[in-house]
Amino acid sequence: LDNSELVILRNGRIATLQAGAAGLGIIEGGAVVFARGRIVYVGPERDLPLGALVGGEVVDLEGRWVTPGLIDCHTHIVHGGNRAREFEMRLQGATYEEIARAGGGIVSSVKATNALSVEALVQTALPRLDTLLSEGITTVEIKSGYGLSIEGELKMLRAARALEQVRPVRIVTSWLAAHATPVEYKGRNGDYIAEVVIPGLKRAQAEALVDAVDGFCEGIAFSPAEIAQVFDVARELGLPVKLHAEQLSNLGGAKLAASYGALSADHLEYLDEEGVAAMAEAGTVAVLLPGAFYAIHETRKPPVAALRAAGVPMAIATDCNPGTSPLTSLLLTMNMSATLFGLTVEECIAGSTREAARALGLLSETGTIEAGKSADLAIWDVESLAELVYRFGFNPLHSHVFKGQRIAS
Ligand SMILES: O=C(O)CC[C@@H]1NC(=O)NC1=O
Ligand SMILES: [Fe+3]
Repeated sequence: LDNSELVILRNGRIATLQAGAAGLGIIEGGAVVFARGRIVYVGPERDLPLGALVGGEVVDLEGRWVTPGLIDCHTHIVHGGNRAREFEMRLQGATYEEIARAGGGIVSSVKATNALSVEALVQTALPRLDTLLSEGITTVEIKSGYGLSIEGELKMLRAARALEQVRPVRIVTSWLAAHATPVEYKGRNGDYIAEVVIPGLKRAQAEALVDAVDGFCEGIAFSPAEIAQVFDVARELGLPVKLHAEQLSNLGGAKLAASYGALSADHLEYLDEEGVAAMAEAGTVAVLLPGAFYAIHETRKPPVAALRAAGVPMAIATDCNPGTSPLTSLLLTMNMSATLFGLTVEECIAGSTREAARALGLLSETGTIEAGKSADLAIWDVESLAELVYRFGFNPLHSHVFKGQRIAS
């Protein structure tokens, strides 16, 4: 390593989010040193052998706060069209389920998505991705789920992979063909799973398009038994799983996910004690999605106190999708997680960094500020980190770093 490759960020207040450290693992008067995209040192500046770093580029943070780069671990940002019309229907009293059963909902986004090419899907996703990245996000998970055919689902994941080539971001993809049953398979979930979901997943794996397998376990979507068929194949392929579970009812989806050692179970408004215990036992992360809770006028809140007491890791995410959460701000998601779900400031910050990395199986790579990990950092113009959660509709990002690449705001 040549010193000229070193970047030394000094005079900062570093929230390392290191597991095991008290609170946010804060280092006052701290420094972060990185080279070739990897963190080589984080700690008190006074412990830095500055003499040994001569030749490196020194950057004075002027006392600013530094967190790990933010992570949005649950999005559907690749999709065509929008569902503003359904938004108006919900304002007039229609429920999400009524709209779905009447042929709207996910199925209506399918038509708009399948009408677009990979390149058009990339172009329509970019404004949403750029808005997320403007808040210091360095990793985004993107699901399929609006193609509902083998080619349509593969096309969505190709678009997701293409986004990583045109922006400074790590993209993780999830196969969500088990999101809804397309009209041509109405009433034939089993056939859809056998003829589209599973063969498509094998194609996605063969083309290195998929990192994890997801599903929508709900009365208007797929039963635990149907999800299990998909998860069995994910296990054969060596792919981790995650699940939209207990969003509108309790089918035992979280318990099923935990039985497969799922990375995460997401939504969880209707999660019960049995599901909490199963997740705690399996180490499955609870991903809380306040945007969907808010947008569909849900009233039942996820059992945060029970999750906290059981030691279930909690992440938060935008769930950015055209139907239930057209939300493109992880900072607003933090505020909603605190105000609507009762998370603490520390839980909101951990939930959009360390725990979000855990929900993606990426904790060895990012999500905390530690030597050896990717140099993914967010630098903030705030007096205290509580301001990241307290404000809403305000973005105090000063600049951020992705794999050692420094990006001005
Ligand atoms: O309505 C949509 O377009 C997706 C909704 C989204 N998907 C899911 O499984 N739950 C949700 O809230
Ligand atoms: Fe979702």
